[in-house]
This record gives sequence, structure tokens and C-alpha cells, in this order.
Amino acid sequence: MSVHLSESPPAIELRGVYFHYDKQEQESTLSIKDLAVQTAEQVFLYGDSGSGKTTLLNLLSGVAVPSKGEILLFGQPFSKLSSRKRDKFRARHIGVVFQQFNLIPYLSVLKNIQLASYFAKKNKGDIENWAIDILLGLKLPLEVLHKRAESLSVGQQQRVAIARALINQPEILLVDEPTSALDISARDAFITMLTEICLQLNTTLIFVSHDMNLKSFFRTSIDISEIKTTGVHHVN
Ligand SMILES: Nc1ncnc2c1ncn2[C@@H]1O[C@H](COP(=O)(O)OP(=O)(O)OP(=O)(O)O)[C@@H](O)[C@H]1O
Repeated sequence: MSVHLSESPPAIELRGVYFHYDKQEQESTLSIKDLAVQTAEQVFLYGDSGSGKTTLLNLLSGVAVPSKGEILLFGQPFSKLSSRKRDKFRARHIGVVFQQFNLIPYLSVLKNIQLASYFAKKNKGDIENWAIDILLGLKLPLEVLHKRAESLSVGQQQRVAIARALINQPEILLVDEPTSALDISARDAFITMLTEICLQLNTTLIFVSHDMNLKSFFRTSIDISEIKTTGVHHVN
């Protein structure tokens, strides 16, 4: 049993979640009995390769749905929504940065970012100025704005993927292994900027990485094998 002192529901809540890719298999790929993450919390999620970190992000972004149990976001039964409504919810409230960035290579950096705001159908005023603010915050030179995404370095593409995920000022940001292409000083500067931007936007951040050096940047860290085995984990 858990006691929540705050009035508002957690940003993220998992209740009795089971997931398997192969429905024939008896054993679940991921089983989390109980997990709650409060609004604006920044969580470092780590664990062995194949332990289910990306699978958990897929469930949290609604790309996958639990075979059993449910996922609530801000108290809303996210995983029970129709896929159309889940897509809409994701576009409006969740920023996702996948390992492969998923930028559209032949579009400019600005167009890639604008596309995300178009899908969210949010009226956020001047998207171009906001995109510039984020890119500057992430220390990307402004001359990249009109360059094709494919012409950027891997480290620059990572930042554009983050900028695109932040353009709609998401309530939740899910980031999968984003620093692998950066050297140590660039990595530390990047993570500091990312956590500061999330703080400013009051965004709940789930940050997946193998790089244990990054753990110290986060107040909360979760070893996925612990939440799978102990079953109960409340953050804050
Ligand atoms: N599309 C898929 N179809 C079937 N099995 C999958 C699929 N994706 C992942 N798996 C399996 O699910 C398990 C969890 O994989 P997942 O990618 O979530 O782990 P991970 O912790 O993110 O690993 P890594 O750190 O290597 O990225 C693994 O055993 C993997 O083989």
C-alpha cells in the first residue's frame, strides 16, 4: 500500500502490468506490479541489455499496450484508450526520443521540428522562435536550422531529436539512450541542459541509459530488474 501526499495523481502509474511480444509464450517480457512517478520527477532508468527498458518506454508512449494491467498518465487510463486516442494523447502530451532519432532525413531541422507541432495541433504561438530557443538551449548552432537533417553529425541529430520532442512542451519526456555519440564533456553539458529545460517546463522525464556515470545527474534512479522482481516501487 502507498500513501500519496500530493492531491494530484502521479504523472505515470503502472498497475499490474504484464507484457509479452509473443502471445504464445507463457512468460512475460516485462511484468511490473506497481510503479508511480510523480509530476516533474526526473528518473534515470537503467538495467542490463535485454532487461526491458525500451519495452517499458514503448508501453509508456503507447506504441505498445500491456497484455494485462493498465497504465495511467495523470490519472487517465492511457493504455485503455483506443489506438487513435492514444496517438492523439501522445502527440499532445508526450515527447519521445528513440535510439534511432527517427528524423526525416531530407527535411530541414526546422521542418522536422515543425512537423511535430503540426501533429500535436497545439497553438503555441511562434513555433520557429520557440524552436530557436530550444536549439540554443541545447547548444546547437543556429545555422543548422535550415540544413537537411541527414547532413548533421550524429551528436547534432540527437539534439534535434530532443528539440523536436520538446517543441510541444510535453508533460512527459521519454528518452532512450541519447548520449552514446557524445564525448564526456559534451555528454555532461547536454544532460545538464536537458534536465534544466525539463525543470523549466515542469516535464516528467524518464531517461534510459547504460551509462552509469549519468546516474549522479538524477535524484531518482530505477534499476529495472528491481521493479520487475520486487514489484513495488514508488518514486517520491
Ligand atoms: N519486437 C520484438 N519482438 C520480440 N521480442 C522483442 C522485441 N523487442 C524486444 N524483444 C525482447 O524483449 C526483451 C526486452 O527487450 P528491450 O529492447 O526492451 O530491452 P532493453 O533493456 O531496452 O535492452 P538494450 O539495453 O539492449 O536496449 C528482450 O529479450 C528482447 O529480445
